Amino acid sequence: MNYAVVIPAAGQGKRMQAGHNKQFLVLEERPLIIHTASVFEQDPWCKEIIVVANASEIYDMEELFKEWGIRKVKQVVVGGNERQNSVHEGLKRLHPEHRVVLVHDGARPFVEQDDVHRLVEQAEQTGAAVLGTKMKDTVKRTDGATVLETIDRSSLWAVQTPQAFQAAVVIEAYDYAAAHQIIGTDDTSLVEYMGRPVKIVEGSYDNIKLTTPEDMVVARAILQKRREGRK
Ligand SMILES: Nc1ccn([C@@H]2O[C@H](COP(=O)(O)OP(=O)(O)OP(=O)(O)O)[C@@H](O)[C@H]2O)c(=O)n1
Ligand SMILES: C[C@](O)(CO)[C@H](O)COP(=O)(O)O
Repeated sequence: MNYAVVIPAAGQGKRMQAGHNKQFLVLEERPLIIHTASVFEQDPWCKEIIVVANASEIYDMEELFKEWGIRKVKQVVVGGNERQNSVHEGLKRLHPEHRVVLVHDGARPFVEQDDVHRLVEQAEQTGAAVLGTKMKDTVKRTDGATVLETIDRSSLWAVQTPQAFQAAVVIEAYDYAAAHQIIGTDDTSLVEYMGRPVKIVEGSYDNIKLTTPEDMVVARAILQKRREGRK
């Protein structure tokens, strides 16, 4: 079971308020992007890592990968204005030998190999799959001031990345979305738009996306928990 992974890391990190791309924020002496890329460097199923970066950060990213021994990064490509554009640029560089491809946010350093493998096996069988967790909070639709509707959360999941695909499925979906100006906030939504099935695979609540400053506090707690060998 082999796959390639596209890691979009070409954002600005505005919500993190760090004044620079959060991918370079240091967590326990390692930059965030290195934490994330290391997961795939250490996974024998992963055959290639394609990182998508801001044009001005390509050199710095490449230097980091050399410094930290991330040898599976074969290409660091220039991203676009939106996450979807960046992912598409990465997919365009995918070698046709890869039958399965994952898309994984550079901002999610805590995904675990067992979950990745369960996701890959599902995607290889059914075409598309995404990691997620069941909602813990009640979800309400509002107009920004007043609640309009409380949504039954029994069928709601918070989906994460990696999102995994048979390569042809996700490339078709991204090409179609680009041709028809369809914008999604994740990758499987574009596959859903094509009417194809997407399987949900239960992951971990630890697989957070580092987005706002509070997430760095949680991230340090997760690292400490892992250092102490606690699940
Ligand atoms: N044009 C973009 C926007 C986002 N991303 C990447 O997509 C992932 C998820 O995006 P998000 O967490 O929103 O990161 P940012 O866009 O950097 O954050 P913000 O919206 O706060 O600026 C991140 O790894 C980010 O680097 C990207 O490659 N290209
Ligand atoms: C792809 C994603 O991580 C799934 O939860 C999320 O949609 C990314 O959102 P962002 O605003 O681009 O970080």
